[in-house]
Amino acid sequence: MAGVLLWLAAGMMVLVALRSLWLTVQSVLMGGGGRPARKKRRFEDYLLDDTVAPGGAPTGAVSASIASAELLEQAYRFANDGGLPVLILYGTEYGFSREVAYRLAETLRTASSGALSPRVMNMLHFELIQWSEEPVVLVVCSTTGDGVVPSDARPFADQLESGALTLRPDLHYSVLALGDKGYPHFCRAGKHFEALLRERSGQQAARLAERSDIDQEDWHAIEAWFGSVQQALRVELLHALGLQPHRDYLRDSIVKGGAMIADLANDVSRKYTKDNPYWATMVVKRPLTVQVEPDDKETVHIELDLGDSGIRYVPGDALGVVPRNCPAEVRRTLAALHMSGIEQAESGETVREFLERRADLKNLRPELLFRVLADSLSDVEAPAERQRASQLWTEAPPSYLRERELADVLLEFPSARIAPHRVPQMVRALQPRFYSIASSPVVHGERRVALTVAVVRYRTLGRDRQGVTTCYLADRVHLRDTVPVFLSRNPNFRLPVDDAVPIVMIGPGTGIAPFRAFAAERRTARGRTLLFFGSRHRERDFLYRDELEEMARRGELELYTAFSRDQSQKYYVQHRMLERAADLCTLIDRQGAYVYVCGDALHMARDVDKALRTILREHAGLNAADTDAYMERLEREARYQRDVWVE
Ligand SMILES: Cc1cc2nc3c(=O)[nH]c(=O)nc-3n(C[C@H](O)[C@H](O)[C@H](O)COP(=O)(O)O)c2cc1C
Repeated sequence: MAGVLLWLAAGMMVLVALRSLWLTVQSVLMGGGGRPARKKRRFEDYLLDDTVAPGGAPTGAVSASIASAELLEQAYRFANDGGLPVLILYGTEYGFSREVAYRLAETLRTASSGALSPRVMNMLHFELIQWSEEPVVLVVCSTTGDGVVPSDARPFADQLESGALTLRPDLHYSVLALGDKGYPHFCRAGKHFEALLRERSGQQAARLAERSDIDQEDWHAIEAWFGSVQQALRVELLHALGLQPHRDYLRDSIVKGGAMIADLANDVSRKYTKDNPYWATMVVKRPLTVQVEPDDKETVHIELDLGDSGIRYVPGDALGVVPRNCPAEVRRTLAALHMSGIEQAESGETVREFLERRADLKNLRPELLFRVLADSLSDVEAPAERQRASQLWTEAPPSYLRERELADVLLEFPSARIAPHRVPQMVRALQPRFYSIASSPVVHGERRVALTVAVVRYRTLGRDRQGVTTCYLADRVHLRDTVPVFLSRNPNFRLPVDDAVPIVMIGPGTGIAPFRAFAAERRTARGRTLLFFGSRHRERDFLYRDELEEMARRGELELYTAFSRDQSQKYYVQHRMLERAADLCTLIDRQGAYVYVCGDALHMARDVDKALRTILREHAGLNAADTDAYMERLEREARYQRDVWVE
């Protein structure tokens, strides 16, 4: 008890210092996203898990595990009897938020010497929560799609938005928003949840620590937020909530989840994750484009055999591919590090293994990279290099890092001798890449999965560069080789159940991928199926031209194309849509058509959105405000669905 009190007192002092750093948090409210159907509960998500490696990063074993009675037992042990309950709610699309939530729980549990009882839960199961029993809620939530909450988090957001949930009036909360600055709506879901928690709790509610918006997997910033939460909790614990023993009602609810074991054991698609991928065999690889000029697009069609994995997908889902770095680039990096590769990195693997599998060699961490470099340079032997590293540490121009990979930076500091265990500190973690699935299990076979891959090649600083995953798939994986993959469900992107409902698909470039699958499934649909496709040149990069034209000839598809560079004036899909404005308006406004957009988020999706609004204004006689409300309603009714990404 004395230890706990000492810990509380120390925390109070730090909080005073921390408070002065708090900034005013802007409340950002999101527009409504599509409302997916409720997903089936997964047993693994009931686990208050304790499979986090002590003191280290979570192992990822949870998602990989099939639920068992043994794991269920472990779950109950996770919470400490009598500790102050802390509910860590995560909202995830690809699993990172869950990883962070587990690490947070572990940090709070070990650091609080039993005074806190952290429990981790997927937002999907929010109905199990008795809000009056939860004084502290920590939300860890990523943003997905074009700035929307993850699909599992949608039902919880719906309840909060509608005001149907009443939180404790004295709720203590904080939000960690995970995202990526490359997207236009950075961390929008986390911001939204923070605004909702504030609105739905009472006057006495308090934010424990300022929300932190995380750019990619920046563990440095994540752990700084953990620290702030930890410090704040100590004081709040003492003042607001006391140390009375709390009964953990959640354990009782979770015991009832035991019935789900059999259910989950059958859901093998969930068994494969980025940490435990399935090795699918490449069975088809063929070009979809012809390169006439050097900057012409290069796109390949790939088919993978899912073998006996049991993975079952539906059109609209995506496939995660876990890439490997290019061996030549790994060799170049090792040479620049003056290492052979057999040295031990911090992560318990050799430096070569780390560089091949886990390092994003293009995505450096400036805040640590230049610090490591400065520490590895002597003031006496290399004063100029050391000074330059220190200077970049304080202020690295964004263009400096955009143009350089790790080896390029290292080569500018030839005198640096970096300790092997510090290599992982310089780069961000290599992430899987997600590809919309371009096949239909019904038409192309349920073990086959097709991808449409735009191969990325470019030049910076006089060197040819390669996109990590696209060149891995296009150049280094050959027929009959295996590729590590996992399924990423996308319930926000689904065909209407009733095939009499017309659909309008807008998918230029590789945005065509899910629509190849949709069109295949709709061959015999009763409703109209329209596809707007665009690319630069009809003769060079009209993806899947033969099969699309054939479907159009057979009357299975209405195909509208726009080739931007085949004439002097730029001409895109949105122009083609405006030409068919009256028809599109009738389809959407009178016949209940579903509209789908897939592809580039920054330009295309924005311009298509504008075109849709113009069409509705001009042909349905709506004013600007009515048009906004109309579009929001379309989204809410899942009649306007987008699967977009930043290229
Ligand atoms: C398809 C896709 C769309 C995304 N959209 C956004 C976005 O709109 N805003 C944002 O800040 N981050 C966006 N991200 C980045 C994710 O939020 C980020 O990678 C996060 O760490 C993922 O966490 P999770 O694995 O828990 O879902 C997107 C990522 C993907 C793959």
